[in-house]
Amino acid sequence: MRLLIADKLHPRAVEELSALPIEVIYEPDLTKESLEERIAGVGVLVVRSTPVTAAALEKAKTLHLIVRAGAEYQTIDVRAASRRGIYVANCPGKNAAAVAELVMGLLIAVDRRVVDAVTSLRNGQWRRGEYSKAEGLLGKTIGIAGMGAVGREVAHRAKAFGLTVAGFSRSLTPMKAAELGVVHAHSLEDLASKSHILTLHLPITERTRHIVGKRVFAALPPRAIFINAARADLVDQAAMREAVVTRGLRVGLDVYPDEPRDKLEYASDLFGPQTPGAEASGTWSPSDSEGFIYGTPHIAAATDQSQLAVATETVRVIRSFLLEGHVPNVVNVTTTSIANFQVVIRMQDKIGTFANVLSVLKRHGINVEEVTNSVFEGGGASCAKLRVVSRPSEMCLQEIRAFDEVLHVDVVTLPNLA
Ligand SMILES: NC(=O)C1=CN([C@@H]2O[C@H](COP(=O)(O)OP(=O)(O)OC[C@H]3O[C@@H](n4cnc5c(N)ncnc54)[C@H](O)[C@@H]3O)[C@@H](O)[C@H]2O)C=CC1
Ligand SMILES: O=C(O)C(=O)COP(=O)(O)O
Repeated sequence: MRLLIADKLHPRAVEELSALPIEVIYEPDLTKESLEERIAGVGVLVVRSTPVTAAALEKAKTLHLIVRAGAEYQTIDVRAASRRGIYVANCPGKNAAAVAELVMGLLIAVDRRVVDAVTSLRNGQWRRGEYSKAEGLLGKTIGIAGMGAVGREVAHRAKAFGLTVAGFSRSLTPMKAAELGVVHAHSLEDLASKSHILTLHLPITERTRHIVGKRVFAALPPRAIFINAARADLVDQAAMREAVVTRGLRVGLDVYPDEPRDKLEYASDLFGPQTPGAEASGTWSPSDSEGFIYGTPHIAAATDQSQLAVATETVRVIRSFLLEGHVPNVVNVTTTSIANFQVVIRMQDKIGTFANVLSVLKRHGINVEEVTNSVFEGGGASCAKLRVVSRPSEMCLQEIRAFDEVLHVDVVTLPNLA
């Protein structure tokens, strides 16, 4: 089987994967388009940001597994993969600490205008008076939208800074919030109204796209700090820029709607003055009463520690798939079975017995949802458990029992767990 790594992966993981019984091809510079050309004949695919499209999956006749070496998997057409029976897995939480570290870095950088202070020193200036004007963080409230892996790491660090933490998340109940030691918010606007700092750690979904707009920015106090190291499309970009001008919003970003891929240039007016008509010169820096935007080029997850943690998890997923037939962190296998009954069949472990049983079930219109089969020591007998939607009739069971190799047949009703 062939394993294609279509993005940069920590060298230690590439080495460990090469020790597995699989041919490893490392092509870190593949793009959406070139992946389509290289995917034929591949059994396992590892990607980070390289998109995996339905068109590529059309050509992936031998593909069994896609591993996204990162937190989420929006860059993969999971539906198309599911239609072809291809497993998709990710590496949840493994880069959370790195993202939280950058969030804290952006927070302090914004509050103290660190970037402008350094730029000013680089220009040979000593503007101690100007850069002494900062608000400070102690005792303020940070609102965390999305209390998943990253949100919790941010909460942990924010508490060490003497901040009060408020949280809004899909499954965050008041009781859960109390357990985590955070103030519960029932909506994003409620969160903003409770916070001096708002940081986003939500995934991008149909429900979260542009979830942060005018109303959320209006609910924040003037001169609030807003951090987005999650996804740009969570935010109405025009509303954010307007809040910078009208409410003195101070912003720290790691993600952008138009992130360049395969290019080293990024021409953007985001980081200059936001006031319409203001002159953007190379020496412009925001005053202590003005809103502004700082940014990093999507590097939140990119520490060596985090890349190693993600790569190690990637190896674990692939090793488990190859050696145990089990896919950890799989995201596209149904967890709720529609099966209501289990047919338990003990039989002699002989060629064709199982096929005979299945042909009887087929004749009686019984769809098998799941199958497990255990072979007993010595290899003489096996026990198959077939999960089915409808109860097989007595006649169907009698036909199965009639095979000489079938030792015993039973039907049990599955517990209703709902
Ligand atoms: N800048 C970067 O390099 C990185 C960015 N990210 C981004 O950060 C996001 C968060 O990452 P993790 O914490 O690892 O993900 P996660 O899945 O652990 O946490 C996401 C949280 O958002 C909540 N949520 C989902 N939909 C919601 C909705 N409609 N309303 C309210 N809450 C909702 C979930 O319940 C969960 O608690 C990722 O989806 C990814 O987009 C993650 C890693 C690196
Ligand atoms: O894990 C994520 O979701 C990220 O945004 C990090 O992306 P990367 O693995 O650095 O291309």
